[in-house]
Amino acid sequence: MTEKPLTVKIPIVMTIAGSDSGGGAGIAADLKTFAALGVHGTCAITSITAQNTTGVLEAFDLTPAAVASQIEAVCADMDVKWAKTGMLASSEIVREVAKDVRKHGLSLVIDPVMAAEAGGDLLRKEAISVLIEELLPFCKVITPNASEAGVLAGIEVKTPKDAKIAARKIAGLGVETVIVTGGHLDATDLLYEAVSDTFTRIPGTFVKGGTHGSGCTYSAAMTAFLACGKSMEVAARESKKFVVEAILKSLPAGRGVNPVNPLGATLEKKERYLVLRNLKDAVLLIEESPDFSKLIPEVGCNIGMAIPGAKSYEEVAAVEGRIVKYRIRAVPVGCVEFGASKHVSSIILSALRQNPEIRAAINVKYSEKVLAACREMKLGISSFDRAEEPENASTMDWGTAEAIKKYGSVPKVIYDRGGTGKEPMIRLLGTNAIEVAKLAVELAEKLQ
Ligand SMILES: Cc1ncc(COP(=O)(O)OP(=O)(O)O)c(N)n1
Ligand SMILES: Cc1nc(C(=O)O)sc1CCOP(=O)(O)O
Repeated sequence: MTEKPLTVKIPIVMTIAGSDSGGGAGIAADLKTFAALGVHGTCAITSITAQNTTGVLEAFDLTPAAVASQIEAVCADMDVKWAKTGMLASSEIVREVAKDVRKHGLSLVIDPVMAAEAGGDLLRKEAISVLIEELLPFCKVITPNASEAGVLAGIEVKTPKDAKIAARKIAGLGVETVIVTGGHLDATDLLYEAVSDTFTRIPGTFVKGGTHGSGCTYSAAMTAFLACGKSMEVAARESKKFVVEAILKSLPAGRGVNPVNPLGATLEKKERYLVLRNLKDAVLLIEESPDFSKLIPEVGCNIGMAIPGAKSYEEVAAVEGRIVKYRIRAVPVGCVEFGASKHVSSIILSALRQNPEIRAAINVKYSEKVLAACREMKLGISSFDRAEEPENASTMDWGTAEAIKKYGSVPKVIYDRGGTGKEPMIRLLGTNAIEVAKLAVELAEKLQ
């Protein structure tokens, strides 16, 4: 008998929303968020907007039948429990969605999208009352910003106190949980749960970055976390964290408001993993070389590699405690870890500013013999002189930039002849750690 393999069931969720041709908001933001949070995202498109970072130019609404058909196709085949709505465009579409949500027993998160931040109506005025009367009573969670909360509650929302009043009023329309997002007030979200009549403040800080699609991303994250079984409060806290990351990683895509990047943090984790793997293999090459230990300076050696676009030493991985000489072998003291290097990471960050392809470096012992071997290998060589270092400069940062300036681009080798109490040093630079480790091992073999 063949047994069916055991598979982990991942939640299937749906977004019922508009398409943004600029890829920043609507279903584009929702599906990216679902993917980043590990749920399977499906969609029913309500309207196709001709939109970019400067605003909505035109919108082509689908017929209610076209929206219903998409929802039916997905729900007839897949086990969708949680769904969210975004741009619903018209009274007819709101009515159809209310019918379909009931028919398929969907737990619903409503993002009451009314207009795009950069300009353009996304819900006709007359549809607001239909949304309130026909869809809100079937909704578990609603995530208005201050101005949307004001429209739904029929009051002006200018202060956190107004937000509280509005949240209670919206809950009175039949909604179980209201989250007034604080992006336009004080960066604190207000979570109101009608069943217990409790308010929970979810604090945050204003962060720098593009916000186009932030409302969509937040409500999609809520949908994904709730579908994964998180409690309302945990889902609200995690969604806030997620949207802040997406804003911080927003992309300079156009001339207007930059779109958030819901996959930014996931892609950074992938890059960090690739760097650690590359670096581990590079360290292994060094450990296994019978010759490398001849190249270890008095202060020890380190090898580092940065993630693409790194700006701080925490984005550069290296060996904790450096690589030292033990008898005739090169031995890493600790594991490879981000933030483990001060000197080599400064060299990499300085080089990377001139050429983003250069992401790795290793420091090796200086001697005329080693330098001659570098010349024999026809490596591009440049240097700096510590005596010329300006006051208050960081030596590695300044020295690397100086050597690059002299050479006209990033050379493979940067050396300095040391200074008072400073050991002279040679650094090898390259695109990745394996490349520089191979270069270093070849250099060590040449010294035979
Ligand atoms: C198609 C579409 N749906 C929704 C929005 C609104 O997106 P939101 O996340 O509220 O953020 P802004 O775009 O208003 O910054 C949209 N623009 N397009
Ligand atoms: C002490 C020292 N100076 C170097 C130079 O290139 O001048 S490399 C080095 C050792 C590596 O240090 P870390 O672990 O901080 O990267």
